[in-house]
Amino acid sequence: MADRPAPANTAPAPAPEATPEAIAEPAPAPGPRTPRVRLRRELAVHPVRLAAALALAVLATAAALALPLLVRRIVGDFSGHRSLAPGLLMMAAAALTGAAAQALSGFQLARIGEGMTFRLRTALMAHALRLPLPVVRARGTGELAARVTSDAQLLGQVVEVAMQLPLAALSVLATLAVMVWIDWVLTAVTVAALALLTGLVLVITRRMRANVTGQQDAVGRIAQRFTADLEALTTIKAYRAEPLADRVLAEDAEHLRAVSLTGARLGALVPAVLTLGNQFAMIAVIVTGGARLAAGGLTVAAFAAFLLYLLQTVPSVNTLATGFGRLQAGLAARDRCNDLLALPPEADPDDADRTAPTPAPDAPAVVFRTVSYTHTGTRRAALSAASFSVPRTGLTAVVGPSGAGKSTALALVGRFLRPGAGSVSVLGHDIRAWPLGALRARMAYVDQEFTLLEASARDNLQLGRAGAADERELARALATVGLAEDVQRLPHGLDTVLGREFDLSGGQRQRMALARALLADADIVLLDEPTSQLDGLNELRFREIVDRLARRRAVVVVAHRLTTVQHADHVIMMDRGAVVDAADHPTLLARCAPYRALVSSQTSHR
Ligand SMILES: Nc1ncnc2c1ncn2[C@@H]1O[C@H](COP(=O)(O)OP(=O)(O)OP(=O)(O)O)[C@@H](O)[C@H]1O
Repeated sequence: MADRPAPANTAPAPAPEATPEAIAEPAPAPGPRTPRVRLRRELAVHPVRLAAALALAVLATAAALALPLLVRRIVGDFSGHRSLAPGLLMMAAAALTGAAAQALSGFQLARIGEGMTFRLRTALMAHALRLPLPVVRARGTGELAARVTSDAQLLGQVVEVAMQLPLAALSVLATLAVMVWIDWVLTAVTVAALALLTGLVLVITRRMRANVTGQQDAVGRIAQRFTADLEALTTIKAYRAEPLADRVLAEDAEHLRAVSLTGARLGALVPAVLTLGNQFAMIAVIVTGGARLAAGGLTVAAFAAFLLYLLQTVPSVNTLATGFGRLQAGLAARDRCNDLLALPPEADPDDADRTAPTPAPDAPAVVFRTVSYTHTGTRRAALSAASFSVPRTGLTAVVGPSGAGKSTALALVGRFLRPGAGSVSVLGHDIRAWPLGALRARMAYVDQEFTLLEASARDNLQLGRAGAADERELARALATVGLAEDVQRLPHGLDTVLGREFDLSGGQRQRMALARALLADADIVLLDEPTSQLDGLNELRFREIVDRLARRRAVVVVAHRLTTVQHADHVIMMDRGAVVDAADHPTLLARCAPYRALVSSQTSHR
């Protein structure tokens, strides 16, 4: 280690100034929020498509309206012994035009809806990826996935409905206007029947909205639980816990079934009420019309045309009623999507406008000043007024018993968590002064799970790099961590997509993460328990890599193994959220009893 510069600061950090106390995690700063979903704005995104859809729908309605009038004309021609051909031809033309216009309009609306679902989904996913980690954990990955999939789908359908409703209303009104022209008394009877029907449907569909929210919440809960079970599948299998998992999942599914049944009950009422209302209107019109026909106040042709118009209102009235139900479902989904979009992202609101500070040349890599942090939902502080500093270069080991707060401290450096009290500085600047992206560009992070993205080995290696690495750089990094042959053996070498059928072993993943850190060329390398799955040979290799990294950078290792601690330049001893002492290994051995106890507990296990 002769070639490594002496650590800039190996003195113990200042003693805690504040009384350690549990400080709740602060609410994340209100960030630049993703705009909420607004249906009107969404509908206006493609004005030409929307206008085309509207024009086609109006054409379809007009063609449908013309049909009964043409029937009336044909009946007239028939009784007047005139040729039926012109009337029949016009009727065929109107029917075909109406059908074509209706199909095209429907497709345009579906296209607008799909566009909206796409925009919404991408916005939801992008927003979820930028949420603070504690928020994502608290919400649950499955729950968030349900919003992106199921809720976005429901909401996409709303566009179609939101357009169909005014069109159907327009069609009903236009038909009623023609009906008034034919016979106002029969129209009044029809309107009375329809008003009764509308009132009933409104009451039902209102209740449906709350029910849909309940159903979507239940879907989210199942998705969350099932995802968590799949992630823990090895444990479930190892402990034969399938029946337990089955039971809990079945309880969630039962809850969803119960909520859905309430929805089905409400949903089943709608067509029943519609049929009843239509039959009621028909009977009322036939009875009144029959009486007026007998009294000579109405002609047969006019009565036939009126009945046809009445029949024609049925699909539009049905569209209004069922569409209103679907609209309520969509609005419930919109509320759930907006609830997600309203969560503040982890970046500060002015992040994009800020320039990254220039690292202070002589400042330590990291300084904690009386930092406290309490994980959401817990009462005990994971860190209590912790103060320490990490020299600009060299290997710093953070040690301490399990639960001492080591990983929490590392997460605070990467600003995955925000301090509840105190301050964290990186390269001479408070982390709040750094734009988040610039701060993280200064760091490479290897976490406990050695997470690989579901992407090619090449992409995984290059994460965090400003530019692409060339083949030689990649090969060198892989050779350094002893992975060259393993990657060569993959079916497509560096271009093999990792994560599913072509996964790496735990140790290989760890080394892959180290190769990534080598290629990232960051100022600060954060390693959380990086040797837990390495064999003797690879642990030796790991030490060499860390030595090499530490020549020009600060390498912070949360270490359990004595081997890592012994050759570190700087050791920070933590216990129960506090920094007990910080110095090099021999100094700590000589003066820090808890450190001595930790070391001897490890040596006695060897
Ligand atoms: N996501 C979390 N939610 C709630 N509490 C947490 C969370 N992560 C850690 N904690 C708690 O915070 C305290 C510190 O945990 P931390 O993981 O920082 O300790 P550690 O020193 O890294 O432990 P280990 O060596 O066992 O990994 C512990 O009491 C732990 O239970």
